Amino acid sequence: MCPSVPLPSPCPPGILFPYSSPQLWGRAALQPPVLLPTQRRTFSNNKILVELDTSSGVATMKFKSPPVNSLSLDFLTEFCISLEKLENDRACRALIITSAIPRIFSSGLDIMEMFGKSTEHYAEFWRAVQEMWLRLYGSSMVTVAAINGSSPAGGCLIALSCDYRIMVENPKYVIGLNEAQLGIVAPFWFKDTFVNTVGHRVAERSLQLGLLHPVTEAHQIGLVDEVVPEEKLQEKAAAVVAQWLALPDHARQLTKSMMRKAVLDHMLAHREEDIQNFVKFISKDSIQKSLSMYMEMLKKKKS
Ligand SMILES: CCCCCCCC/C=C\C/C=C/C(=O)SCCNC(=O)CCNC(=O)[C@H](O)C(C)(C)COP(=O)(O)OP(=O)(O)OC[C@H]1O[C@@H](n2cnc3c(N)ncnc32)[C@H](O)[C@@H]1OP(=O)(O)O
Repeated sequence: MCPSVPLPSPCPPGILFPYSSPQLWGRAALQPPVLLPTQRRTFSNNKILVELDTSSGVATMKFKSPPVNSLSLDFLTEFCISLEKLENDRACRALIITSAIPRIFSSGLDIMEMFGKSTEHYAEFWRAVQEMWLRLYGSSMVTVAAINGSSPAGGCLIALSCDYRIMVENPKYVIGLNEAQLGIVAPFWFKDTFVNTVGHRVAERSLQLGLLHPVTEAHQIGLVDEVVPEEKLQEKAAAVVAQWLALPDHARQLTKSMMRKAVLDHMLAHREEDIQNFVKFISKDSIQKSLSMYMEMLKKKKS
């Protein structure tokens, strides 16, 4: 339990002293003083690398699934497991999400998971997409997306689900919910997450046209909060996290929950219906044809 008696000041080196400074408020503060022999914990699978700095309480998650960090069922499963581990780790208060793949943050949902598969597979895949969003949008950690590459559709959803978005300034990078360009529709909870970030009018136009916004434009419409040169990205993300962690966790978490609750509750209340809608929609011949044409277009672009 936390000591209620005054403790020596300054604290002995290597001792994490609860309530000694605002930086230690929150999850870490609930633990007794501990010695800190190792300050870094790492875990990894073949899609994602996570490094937790236990002295600051900040984890960095790197997507490393070549060629484009597409969100396959395997990727989503590993992502959810990693999120759960961090959420349950009282030493972790914040998460920075970034990519280890040059030029791409994430290419969005893996189109091959939505093409030519069984209805059972579509249902399982969609449940995993929902689960990822529920965990990230509903996370009690401070979450920052350090977007170091293009981020269409599901990739954009990941960024939107964080508390803050910093994108690398590069005229080649784009971000947005471009589902309409694929002949599909952004589900209501993608749309709600987008509206909560950029407002109704901007979201309506962007969604109907399936726009992928260049970085400067994304900044102008509030889709990203800051734009920085590549070499400043990690430093900026760390500074933003420090600013957010300077507040007591319970106040920040309750505020976050208040702001996001309606959208999360709406999805939870309609989760099964949403899966059925997805399966019905994606199984249509016309939609399968659109996806097939889109994949063809991607391949042609290369040659
Ligand atoms: C009535 C209402 C009912 C509601 C129903 C709701 C339905 C909603 C359904 C789904 C929502 C969908 C969300 C999504 O996220 S869909 C995915 C959208 N993503 C994209 O449009 C991105 C497409 N990719 C690109 O634009 C580019 O690949 C790039 C910019 C990401 C990278 O470009 P580049 O570096 O030039 O690489 P390549 O284009 O050459 O790609 C390499 C390799 O990877 C393949 N690939 C790319 N993206 C994907 C992907 N998302 N899924 C699967 N595969 C992908 C690409 O085809 C290349 O493959 P290769 O030729 O075999 O090498």
